[in-house]
Amino acid sequence: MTELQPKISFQHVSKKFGDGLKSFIALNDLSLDIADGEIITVVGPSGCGKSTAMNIVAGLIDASAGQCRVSGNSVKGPGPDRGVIFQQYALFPWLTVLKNVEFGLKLQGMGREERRKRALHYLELVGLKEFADAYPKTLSGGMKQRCAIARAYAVDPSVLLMDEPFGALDALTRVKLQDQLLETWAKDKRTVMFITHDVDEAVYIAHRVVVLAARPGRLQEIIDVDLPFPRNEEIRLSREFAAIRNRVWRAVYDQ
Ligand SMILES: Nc1ncnc2c1ncn2[C@@H]1O[C@H](COP(=O)(O)OP(=O)(O)OP(=O)(O)O)[C@@H](O)[C@H]1O
Repeated sequence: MTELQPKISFQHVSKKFGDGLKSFIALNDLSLDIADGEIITVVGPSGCGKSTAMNIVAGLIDASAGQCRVSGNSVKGPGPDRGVIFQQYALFPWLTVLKNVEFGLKLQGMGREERRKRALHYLELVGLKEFADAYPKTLSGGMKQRCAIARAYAVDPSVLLMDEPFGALDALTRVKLQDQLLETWAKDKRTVMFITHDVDEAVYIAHRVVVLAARPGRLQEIIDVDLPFPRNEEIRLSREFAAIRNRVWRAVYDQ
């Protein structure tokens, strides 16, 4: 039987910052395969290399050793196949919501009409169509993050890399955006790598939770989230959910 090619593959990936006595191993020998269409959440104590691992997939930094592949190709730098969403919304304050979403499409050379249509489609998807002409400073934190998500979706990446995207938001907005992410995923089945400090969030949205350990950053455990999709409040409050959450909690905090 032929094995399916993973969408994202870390093969013995290490990252060292600095040289000599001042060098620091942020990530040590990480091997991990993420399947096409899989949602992986990454948790672990501060400094365990979560962002480092994601930045390597994003092509924002190079691995010091080992290899990271996306769709079978060795990562050489950023590319439109990978959409990155950070905790800080990183919107251009001088552009309207619509123009922010259109920005990446313009870079790709897409014509005016088409990019407007596409941007409006994704703004509708995240419930921001009515705010197309608003400027970021007039939006709430949740709305800004929805705009950043629409902007990432609009360029149609096959991989979404999300680094604590909902970390700065209140609990209710957070839960709503988790549901929205899952609703969108149900339609397009993109591969998602999602970093969070929130164990409930990690379990709720994931197929598997990857737990990293610190000093040096390394793989601690991978926990399957054997809960059905679509996920909902009933699942969130279930005994099965609590059992998985407790397992993840222990893997993170018993290190
Ligand atoms: N550019 C850099 N130069 C030197 N050290 C770095 C650099 N980037 C990250 N590090 C160090 O590497 C380690 C891993 O950092 P990383 O940001 O990946 O951790 P993290 O798990 O995402 O942490 P947090 O949960 O606090 O965001 C940390 O100790 C950090 O200080």
